[in-house]
Amino acid sequence: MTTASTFARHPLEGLAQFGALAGQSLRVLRAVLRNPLEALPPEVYREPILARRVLHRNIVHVMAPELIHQALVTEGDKLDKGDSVRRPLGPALGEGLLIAEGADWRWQRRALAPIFRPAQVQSFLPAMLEAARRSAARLRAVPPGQAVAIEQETMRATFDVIVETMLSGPAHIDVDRAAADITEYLRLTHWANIASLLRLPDWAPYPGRRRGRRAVGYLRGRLMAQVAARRADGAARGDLIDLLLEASDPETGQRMDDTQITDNLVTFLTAGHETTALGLAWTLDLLGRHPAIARRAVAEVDAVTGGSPVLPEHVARLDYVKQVFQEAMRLYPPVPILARRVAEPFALGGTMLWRDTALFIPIHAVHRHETLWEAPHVFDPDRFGPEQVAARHRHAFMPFGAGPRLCIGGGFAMLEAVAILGVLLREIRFTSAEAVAPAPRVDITLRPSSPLRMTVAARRG
Ligand code: HEM
Repeated sequence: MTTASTFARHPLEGLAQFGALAGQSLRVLRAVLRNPLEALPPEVYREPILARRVLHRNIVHVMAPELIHQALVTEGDKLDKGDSVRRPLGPALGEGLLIAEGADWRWQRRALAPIFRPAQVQSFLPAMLEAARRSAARLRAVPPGQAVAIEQETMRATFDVIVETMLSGPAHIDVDRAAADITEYLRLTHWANIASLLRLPDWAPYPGRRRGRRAVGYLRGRLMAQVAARRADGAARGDLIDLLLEASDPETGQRMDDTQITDNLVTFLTAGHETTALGLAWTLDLLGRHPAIARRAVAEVDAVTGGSPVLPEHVARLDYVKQVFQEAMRLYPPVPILARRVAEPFALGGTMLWRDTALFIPIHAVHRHETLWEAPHVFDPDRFGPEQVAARHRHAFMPFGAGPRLCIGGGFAMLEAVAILGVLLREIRFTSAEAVAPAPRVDITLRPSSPLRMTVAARRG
């Protein structure tokens, strides 16, 4: 692999170059507004690293797994999340785990780790299966022939799971309203991305800024009320709220106030349900389009359960179902682009990354990279057989990120997804109602540009 390009020289070196760069910058801005996936240059699907200058800003895309390792793991402490994460997500997630930096991030991560230990995650499995059964019951109630937007159903199911497991019980949140608000909020983040690319000052107004804040007001308000109620009743339940109430900064001994706790609850609710729901929706759509693979997955569920309902002990044996979900996340990674800012300069693959360079890992491109995958656009769950996985660089497939900021909920998400798929495939037959799969678009997460409509029929009760 060779380096595709190094940074262009200063744009004022020649008028022609300036014009070309201005044209390129405008194209990038328009694409970012329409769909950031379209703003990715085509070279990211075949080159190891790509360095460009857009709007007087150094921008680097890193695709080669060994360079990703160097950037996110070896030199990880020279990067921070920077403006391109804080600006779009800050108004919703405040100073929660996904956004916090440095010592503030470290103690929060340590404090929250216990709830994601394997044994703890395994204890959530019955609640995950129950939520899956409720989802199957809703789908069985759909009149024959009527198509459903499957991503709406998977959003309900995963929201149900996160509320049951992290908040230990109903939070009196109107799920449909919260999900619609989150969708609206994420849609408006394109303007924040532009503000970040243009390096507008924090106070500068831009379209959607106030509407975005309003969109998450309902969810934040409900969660704030939940925290206040828990402080007042004082009874411990061992859930995420308890962990957040008990957490204290080891250096200062300071505890989180209600706003910081709410920041984290919104973080876990949104990061924890939306991503898994989208992964599941794309999986069901792909299965609807690949009947032979769907039959093999259903046959595995039937063989493992022996025809009984899916029980907790069955889930770890659904190997092929797990491979199907992994392959769907390869083609449609729920978090398709990671963003970082270079805080301290370092060299990467022959390219010098100066302070303030915007660094992107386009996971979507890594997962469909010409040099990493054979027939990269083909849906083939056998790629995730044990031997194939062992033969690949671990960052060739990285839906949960890499390095210290690796998704804290990766194990939770995998267990939940396989449990939900196991139940749904056992109980429901899915058929795609659209001849062609809708194109994916990026609103922070990778969503279908139009609903993933499917018809559903009961397989068994
Ligand atoms: C298929 C489902 C999921 C996918 C694809 C996913 C993906 C990711 C990725 C790529 C990151 C790293 C972001 C970065 O480096 O900038 C991340 C971080 C995070 N995820 Fe997930 N995630 C999923 C499910 C979950 C679940 C179930 C939870 C919680 C219950 C969760 C909570 C978080 C949190 C809190 C962070 C920030 C971690 C930190 O910075 O220390 N995610 N996720």
